[in-house]
Amino acid sequence: MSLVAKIEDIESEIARTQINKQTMAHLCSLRAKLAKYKRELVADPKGGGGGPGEGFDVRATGDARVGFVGFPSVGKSTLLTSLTDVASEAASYEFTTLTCIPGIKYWKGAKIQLLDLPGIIEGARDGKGRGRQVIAVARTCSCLIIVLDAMKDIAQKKIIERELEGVGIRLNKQPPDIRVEKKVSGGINFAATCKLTHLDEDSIKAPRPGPRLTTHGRRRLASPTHPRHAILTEYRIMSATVRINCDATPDDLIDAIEGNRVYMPCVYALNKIDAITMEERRARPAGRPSPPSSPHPLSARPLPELDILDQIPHYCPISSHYQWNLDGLMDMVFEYLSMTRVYTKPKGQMPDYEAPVIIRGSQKPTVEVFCKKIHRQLIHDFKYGWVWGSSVKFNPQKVGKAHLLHDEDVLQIVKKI
Ligand SMILES: Nc1nc2c(ncn2[C@@H]2O[C@H](COP(=O)(O)OP(=O)(O)OP(=O)(O)O)[C@@H](O)[C@H]2O)c(=O)[nH]1
Ligand SMILES: [K+]
Ligand SMILES: [Mg+2]
Repeated sequence: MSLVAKIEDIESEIARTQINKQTMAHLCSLRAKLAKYKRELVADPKGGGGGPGEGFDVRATGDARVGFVGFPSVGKSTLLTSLTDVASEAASYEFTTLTCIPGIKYWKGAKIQLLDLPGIIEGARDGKGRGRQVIAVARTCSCLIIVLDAMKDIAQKKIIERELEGVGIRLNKQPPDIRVEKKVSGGINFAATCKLTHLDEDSIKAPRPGPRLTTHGRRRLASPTHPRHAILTEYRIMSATVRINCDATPDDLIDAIEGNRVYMPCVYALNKIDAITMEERRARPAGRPSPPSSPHPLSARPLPELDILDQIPHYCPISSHYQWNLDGLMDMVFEYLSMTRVYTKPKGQMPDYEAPVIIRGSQKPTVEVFCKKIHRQLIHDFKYGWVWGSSVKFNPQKVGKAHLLHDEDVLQIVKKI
């Protein structure tokens, strides 16, 4: 049986199985199996897993890397051409773009690498189209723009998300606060610091059949109400310290065990918004069935289920063709990238406002992090710093290496002599 078939089998079994206390452990073990098969599928060298491959090994430059992912002909290449001075071929037929096309966008002092990619379709992760290569590049990005066609069914969003999820990409999600430390012996030492509503202990580790003997002196079999199915058992983890510090789902625990997940922010660019006019929005009677999707991109048709578009979180309506709201899109990407810009000020000179040092991460960076970003030696030479900006009460204020910097602070480093 092929991996794809096995995955389909398990997926359909999960879909068939009712969720209740009795089936929870079994469902968890199915989920763990599913994750293992998916990992094997991605790693399969015959499928072209591994590296990105020819035409896709674009060198990363700049402060952040943003990839365009979406169905064919949603307007990814038009978007790249509109945002940068790179002309990426756009046409009305599908799979116009066949490789990874990089462009550079300077935004609010940051140098952002934008990557136009071929369209992906359902089954991309199993090697359909150039899906594997696209996904391999997507994994290397700091943020994704999922481009959606406003004229098409919103189901496209779910399909793209499933393809990315299936290869361990987690969108707009924080890594679950779970620690799994494997050990050679000692059994499972499990503790949760908060109430778990999606997992119970039996779903995490199968109860030990134990060396308990029946009255006849024979070893008792594992009780049928406690099948030896649980996530850790499925991974053959017999000894480990497991600490769960969040209300984790079975998939969160599996993610923590698999450990190769990438967590990245994602903006949904709802493109071709020009093709929907306000008149049509108003004219469309409620509950009217969706018209078939338009074959011609510039022809205006009412959008199926337009009302749900406003409910999509993280979305940004644009027209890459007419360059509508592209600034709004870049602002959103910039915000999602969580960048802190620090302007450096050499002694006796004006700060360099043209080229801030960019530090990425949702936590505010310390002066120490800043120093390490500049040069390995700098932190050893560091005496103190002067800071101007919102992170200090007085301008300037003398700070130590533990001081937390804010976006757009000015920093002058004073070195030991
Ligand atoms: N109405 C409208 N049409 C657009 C817009 N952006 C792109 N198009 C059209 O949509 C078609 C596909 O655009 P592309 O930029 O080639 O789309 P793509 O996503 O790069 O397509 P592939 O590379 O094939 O995956 C072209 O005919 C574009 O002119 C837009 O904002 N509005
Ligand atoms: K196209
Ligand atoms: Mg294209």
